[in-house]
Amino acid sequence: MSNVTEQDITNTLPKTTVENPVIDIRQLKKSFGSQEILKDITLQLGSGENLVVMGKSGSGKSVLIKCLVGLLTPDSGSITILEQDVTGLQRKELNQLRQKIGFLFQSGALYDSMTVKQNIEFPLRRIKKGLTEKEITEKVQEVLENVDLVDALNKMPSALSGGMRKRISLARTIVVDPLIMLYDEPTTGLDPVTSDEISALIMDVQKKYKTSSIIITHDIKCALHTANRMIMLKDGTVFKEGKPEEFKQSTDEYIQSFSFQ
Ligand SMILES: Nc1ncnc2c1ncn2[C@@H]1O[C@H](COP(=O)(O)OP(=O)(O)OP(=O)(O)O)[C@@H](O)[C@H]1O
Repeated sequence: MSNVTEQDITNTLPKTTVENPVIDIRQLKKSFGSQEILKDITLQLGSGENLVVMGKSGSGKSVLIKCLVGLLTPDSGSITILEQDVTGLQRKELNQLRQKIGFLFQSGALYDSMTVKQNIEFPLRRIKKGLTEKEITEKVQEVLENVDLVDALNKMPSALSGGMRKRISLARTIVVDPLIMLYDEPTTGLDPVTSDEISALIMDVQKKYKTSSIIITHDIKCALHTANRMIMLKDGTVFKEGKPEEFKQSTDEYIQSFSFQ
């Protein structure tokens, strides 16, 4: 057989079936004007799984995440998160669902006028109402220990390095015990050593907090370190889905262009 691409192969195989997925996306479509960004996306996130989503710049990774959390409305298809149909939710229900989802954005987005302690307490006081001051202090201490930055408690974000800010952002996200984590380019802009530390932390969070995560990344090292399963988007569809090993061993020209080896 000549000219067989990974897509030809993938299309003839059943996609991984995930039992009781925490996220279930079916035949998702999203266009902007005449530009079809997501043409037909079907994917599931299993409980406790780290799913890495890759794809070239502009392949629609951020659009996918925005559809997931209701920031964009898909043209068609369905998105079910924790057994709730996202597209059918009212604003209040959507906000309640969002509280179970932690985001780690590329920018980190800490409040610059607040100390690390205040930054971490902020979502805790807003979402986990009814905690005592002692419980809040303990919870802040616990997450800072988990990201190995207890000493930063009273520092201002401006006094922290990029890697430290990322760790504090992660602490602030996990402090409210999210069931699902969405990581958007978690290692972008960090040096290789710090990137490795963040990848290790993503693994720690998976283990300690039993989170199910979608990790969007261009960073092959981070992808191979953190993924239980990977998905490659291309032309608005899932081009390839499989274990990290399958991506490493792929002979497909497009997959190889990402330098997995
Ligand atoms: N609100 C919008 N209105 C119009 N076009 C949009 C909108 N949001 C995204 N797009 C377009 O959709 C395409 C995919 O964008 P998206 O940000 O999802 O790519 P990406 O895969 O996340 O890229 P990167 O890796 O560079 O972050 C781009 O062509 C972008 O211009």
